[in-house]
Order: sequence, then structure tokens, then C-alpha cells
Amino acid sequence: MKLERVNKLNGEIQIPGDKSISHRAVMFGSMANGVTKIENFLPGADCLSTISCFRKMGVSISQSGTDVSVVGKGMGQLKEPASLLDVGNSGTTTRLILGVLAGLPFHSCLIGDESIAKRPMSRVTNPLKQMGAKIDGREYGNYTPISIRGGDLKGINYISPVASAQVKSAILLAGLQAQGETTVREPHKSRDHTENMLKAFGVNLEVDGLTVKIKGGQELTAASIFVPGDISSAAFFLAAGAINPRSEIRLNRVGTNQTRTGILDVLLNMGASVTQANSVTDQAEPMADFIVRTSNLKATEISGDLIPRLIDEIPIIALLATQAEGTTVIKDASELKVKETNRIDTVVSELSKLGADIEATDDGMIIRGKTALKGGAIVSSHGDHRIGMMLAVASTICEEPIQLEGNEAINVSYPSFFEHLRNLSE
Ligand SMILES: O=C(O)C1=C[C@@H](OP(=O)(O)O)[C@@H](O)[C@H](O)C1
Ligand SMILES: C=C(OP(=O)(O)O)C(=O)O
Repeated sequence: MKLERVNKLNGEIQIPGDKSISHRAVMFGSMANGVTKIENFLPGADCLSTISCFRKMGVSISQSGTDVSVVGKGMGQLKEPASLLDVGNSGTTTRLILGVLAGLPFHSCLIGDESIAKRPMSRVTNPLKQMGAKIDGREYGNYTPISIRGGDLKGINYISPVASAQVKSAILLAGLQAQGETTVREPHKSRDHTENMLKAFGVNLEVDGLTVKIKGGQELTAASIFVPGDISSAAFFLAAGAINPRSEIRLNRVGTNQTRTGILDVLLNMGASVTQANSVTDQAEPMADFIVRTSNLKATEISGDLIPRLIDEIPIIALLATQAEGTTVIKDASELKVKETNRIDTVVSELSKLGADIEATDDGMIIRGKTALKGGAIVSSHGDHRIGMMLAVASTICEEPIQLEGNEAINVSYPSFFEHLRNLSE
């Protein structure tokens, strides 16, 4: 796909529904008693993989665009799938569904694409085995294909070595089906959509700082869920608006959960002009409209507790840093190596091709700005949606057109991305 520089970006868009929240709404709706209605669902490939897996376990789910209705089966009532559960490209589907399956007394087998086959699953399968699930797979259950036979779980007290909402959620979902109490503690706070949504489905859980405690044997009651726009998708247009001249973009109804707003902190530290309007705070998940304008950016440092609050935004932050005065340092981010691609390597290799001054480190990257991006190169998403979108945003400021390979990967989280980019471009 050929992509060219734009004059400016102007206008208003509705950012598609949050991917993390969309997955959870389908999963929890499937386990609940009653019918769950989901509005502003993300019809991206990852969330469609979640729907297809739960349909294979006997759940009736109707989906028409962004409207979804899930006829819940009730706890423990999902049925043994007759064929493989295909998780596609989705790490969230894989890890959370393992937590659901761990509590169910039947056999199932998970497969996914080439990228999923490289992503470590023992961070979830090891604690689930400790709880009593029988799991095997490549390298004893670290990589797909993974087979699991669940049931008869006992609660655990688990101290996670990584700040990962996928690990935390898998253990909480297993804990919900286990005897006794389950506790998960993480080193830094990761996104808390599971905790918020379980509460909305009537589950009692205790959150105390970095620890979450849940009692087994609780039922879920169907809920109505409005999914706010995904701040991880909004991030691409926040960056695009800040780095393009004479630009102003309004992004409506974007999620503002504190565990996800690291990108806003970074933009403000870099001196970007981002304001909020119409904030809604009386729902399980808060949201607001964002307005971003052309900005003079300065370098920043990103590390520690901030990392889990912006983990998926690091590729686009790297592009922002190429347009900031000074040296931006990103560290403590080795989790980037186990995403859809090794995002330290793919960000550095593709941005270098466009003319950025960027260097990989063991747990992050160093970017020196401000650099005029020349472009005029063939770049690739490497099958990673976030790398593809970052490169498409980069093309809007490149001196020469670029050729983007693997643009179809963007369907994973933002099927209307190019339509939105075209509509805003002048
Ligand atoms: O729980 C979730 O919905 C997600 C958690 C994060 O992964 P980790 O839990 O591996 O950090 C994030 O990168 C992913 O895009 C979605
Ligand atoms: C890492 C991501 O997703 P997942 O882990 O669900 O594949 C992402 O969306 O950037």
C-alpha cells in the first residue's frame, strides 16, 4: 500500500470500541445468567476470534457490526468444543480463555497464527496447573497448540513476576471457579478492566493496591455494557494531530481508565496540546472526548510504573519522540519483546528505514530528535497491527511516499483505521 504525506489533519472521529473491554464483555456474558447486550463492540479480528471460540462452546452470540447480544449459559455450563478453538492473533483471547477453561471439566485445544505460536503462555499455564488444571502443549504448555482439561480447582495465592492484565485476569477467572479464595499480586498496576467488569456482573472482589482477591463459586448476572473508544487506537490520531502542521482532531468517547492513560501523561510531558471535554465518570469505565492540536514536542523519559499504563502505545510514542527536541529514553519495557512482534526490534528497524535516529536497548529504546523523516522506503508491519498503524501515521509527515507491506494486520484492532485517516486528511 502506497502512503503519502498530508497537508494537515482536521476533523472529528468516533474511535472504535476498546479491544480489552470487548473481549471481556463477550467472555463474561457467556458465563453469566441472562442476556448481555454490548454496545460499541470492537468488530476487529481479535474480538471476532473470542466470539468464535465461545460459540464453539455452545454460546449463542449475535453480532451485527458494533451491537452484540450474548445469551449466557451460566457458570460451569459451557460445553466441550467439537473442534479446535482458534484464537487467531489474539494474546488476550488465548490467556483469558485458558483461565475460563481451567475451571471446566472437559477437553479443548487452542491454536492460533504464527505470531501467537511464539508468545509465551507458561506465565498463565504454570499458575493454572498449580490450581489443578491439566495442561499440555509445545514446551509443556508454553506455546500453542495447547490442550487443556480443567475442573476441580483450588484457590492460590499468586505473586506474578510480570505486570500483566492477561495473567491477572486468567487467574481471577480460574479463581472464580475454584474452591476457596484466590489472590493475585502484581509488581505494578496493570489495566483493571476485568475487576471493573466482574463487579458490573455482580461479582464480589477485593482490590487492595496491587493485590486482588476473589472467592470461588460466585455466579455472574448478565449486564448491559457500553464499550468506550479504545485509547490505544486513539493514540495513533493523538500522535498524528500533534506532529502534523496546522492540525486539530477531535476524538469522541474515548476510555479514560487511569490504568490506560499513560499516553496522555506522556503527551502532556512532551508539551503536546491535548484537552478533554464531555467527561463521563459515573460508569464502570470512564470516558471523554479528546481534542489534539499541532504541538512543539520535547523529549521525555518513560519507565517504571508508567510502562503498563501505555505498553501498547510505545510504537507510536517512538514516532512522537522522533519529532521531539532532545533524547527520549524508554526503559523497563522488555514486555515489548513478547507482543505480536518483538516491538523493540520492529519499531527500531522500520523507523530507521524512514530516517529516524533510534537505537534499541535491552529493555527499550533511545530516540534522538527532532529528525525530518525522509521516507521513500518499503516498510513492513511484520504482521503487527500497531507497527502498521505507527508507520501509516509516520507516512503523513515523510518527505517521500512510503510503501507499507502487511497493512491488513491493522484489522486486528482497528478495521476502519484507513477510512478515518483518509477522512481527516487534507
Ligand atoms: O488484558 C488485556 O486486554 C491486555 C493486556 C496487555 O497485555 P499483557 O497482559 O501481556 O501486558 C496488552 O498488551 C494487551 O493488548 C491487552
Ligand atoms: C499486545 C496486544 O494484544 P494481544 O496481547 O491481545 O495480542 C496489542 O493489542 O497490542
